[in-house]
Amino acid sequence: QLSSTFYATSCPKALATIKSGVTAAVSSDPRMGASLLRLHFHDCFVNGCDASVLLSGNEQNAGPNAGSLRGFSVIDNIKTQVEAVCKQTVSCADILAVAARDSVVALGGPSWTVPLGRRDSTSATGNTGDLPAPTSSLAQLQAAFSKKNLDTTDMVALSGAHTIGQAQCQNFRSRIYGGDTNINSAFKTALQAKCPQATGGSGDTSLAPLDTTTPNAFDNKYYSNLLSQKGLLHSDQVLFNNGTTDNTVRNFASNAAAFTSAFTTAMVKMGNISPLTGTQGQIRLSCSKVNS
Ligand code: HEM
Ligand SMILES: [Ca+2]
Ligand SMILES: [Ca+2]
Repeated sequence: QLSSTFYATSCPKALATIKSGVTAAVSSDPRMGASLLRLHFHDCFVNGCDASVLLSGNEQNAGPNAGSLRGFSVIDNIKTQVEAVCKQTVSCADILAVAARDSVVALGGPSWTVPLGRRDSTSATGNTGDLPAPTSSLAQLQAAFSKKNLDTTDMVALSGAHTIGQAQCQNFRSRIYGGDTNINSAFKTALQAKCPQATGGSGDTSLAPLDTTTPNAFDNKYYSNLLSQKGLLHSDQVLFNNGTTDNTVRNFASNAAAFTSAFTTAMVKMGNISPLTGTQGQIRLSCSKVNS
């Protein structure tokens, strides 16, 4: 059972220390806000929110993560600052959950209270196969989230995280070269100019914003883009493709408060996926390695 006041007496400066680290990192690189939010998602979906994703090697080298996750050094630096105010008290899993919230706030999005008290895993044995793929169908997305006890509304709301950040060509190439017909043609042509059809070259890692309208602002434009068939990933556009989630997308596109409410609720649910609590796991001294 997590609690928002978990560090109130043991480390009253924890939250302010994390916030100042995130604010500094995002002001020098706005994309870092997106990268930190994604790290928390990739942590929680693999073995629960236990900071397994922060351990060097292991999960970090697996398919959906390799060459794609960013922000490890930002978390390591924040951990060093938190250790300086409270020795071995605040877990890396909690730092990541709070950093995800502070990232959203730093980019103009909503705030919410983060339940705390997660502990850190002592090994990274998680199955990165639980992470959804950019080629996923709507049914596959629903199944991947349902496996984590997140319903379809949670899934559509959490996908709204793609209102910020970037994706590599290799993750949207098939969508822009014939794979999909539900794509705006001018949008497709513009993407083809930066993402070559041929695989294996340096173009594989060319970046495009997940939200073509406001890539560095946490807002509901992600959903308006879907209404005009400008979702970047196949897995984005399946949320608005004459299916059961169309009405939720329309609602989030037209009603920012509805999106905010659903997103913050779903973030708390995601942050509750199988945490280690009590005497389970450990409080790591350094987020990138287990204690020796
Ligand atoms: C619905 C299923 C999802 C799929 C298939 C998916 C897939 C992806 C892919 C392929 C990328 C680009 C990675 C790259 O090219 O290096 C990406 C980026 C990103 N994802 Fe997702 N994602 C999903 C859900 C989520 C959720 C639930 C969150 C957070 C709550 C999230 C947050 C992000 C962010 C912020 C980025 C940009 C990261 C950056 O710029 O560093 N995604 N996602
Ligand atoms: Ca994990
Ligand atoms: Ca946006």
